[in-house]
Amino acid sequence: MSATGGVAGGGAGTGYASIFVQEDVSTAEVDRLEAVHAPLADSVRDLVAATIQTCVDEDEVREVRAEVDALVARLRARRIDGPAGVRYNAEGRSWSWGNAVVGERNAVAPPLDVVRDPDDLVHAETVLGVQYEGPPGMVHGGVGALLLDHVMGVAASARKRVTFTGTLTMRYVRATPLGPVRIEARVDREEGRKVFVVATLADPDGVTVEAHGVFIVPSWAVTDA
Ligand SMILES: CCCCCCCCCC(=O)SCCNC(=O)CCNC(=O)[C@H](O)C(C)(C)COP(=O)(O)OP(=O)(O)OC[C@H]1O[C@@H](n2cnc3c(N)ncnc32)[C@H](O)[C@@H]1OP(=O)(O)O
Repeated sequence: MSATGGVAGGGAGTGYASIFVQEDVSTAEVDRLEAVHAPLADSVRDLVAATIQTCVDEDEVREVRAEVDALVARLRARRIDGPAGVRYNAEGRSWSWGNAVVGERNAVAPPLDVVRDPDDLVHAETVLGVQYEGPPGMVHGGVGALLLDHVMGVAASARKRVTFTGTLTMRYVRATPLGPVRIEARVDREEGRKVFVVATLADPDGVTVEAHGVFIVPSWAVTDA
């Protein structure tokens, strides 16, 4: 989802009305805050991986847990109530710090840096670590779908329109090893409010997942009707 489509909120009954929020804050300030918070998310990512892989003794585990709990309490001393949502400013900068795929403040997100090429191919590269395991040593199928969904959504949301995933189809050609992956997506065709997107997830040896998706411009976001 994007708040960059000139749609300040979903219509009544969409459940999105309070998610797209305009903030009176400069892009420079958003960038500055992001530079402070993103490294924290990086460190928490390391913590997640370390939690999976650690072989320290049990007492050490208990002590570390107490320290982590204390850090959580410090961070919660002042916080927003609920999800981070999608925010945007008057300069057209949007940010979704809690997003599960690209959220700069979300340690669950890899995070993905999604790039739109001049020819409208959208791509992203990342390295999937031990926290994304499904089959032994392999990327969880749902994680692959998660990353594909987002990159396909960006492809569908060209020209700043809002689209939502309608239907996604995945063909898992072969297992994806943990490690570097590349996602590519492009719009195949459009029919009315339906945007058909094709995409791939690949490891360094080639494509591991092929995806087809139907992304819909929701009726409430149609502004030129
Ligand atoms: C730049 C930043 C980009 C960020 C990218 C973010 C990527 C992440 C994307 C997501 O995760 S979005 C979250 C997951 N998706 C949802 O929560 C969507 C939930 N469903 C809805 O909100 C609505 O059902 C939906 C917007 C998909 C459709 O509602 P509408 O009322 O606008 O559709 P309508 O019923 O009028 O149908 C319009 C056309 O779409 C078709 N359609 C509707 N739902 C569909 C569906 N689910 N799958 C395929 N086609 C669908 C429908 O048949 C029809 O086709 P025709 O024009 O040919 O008659």
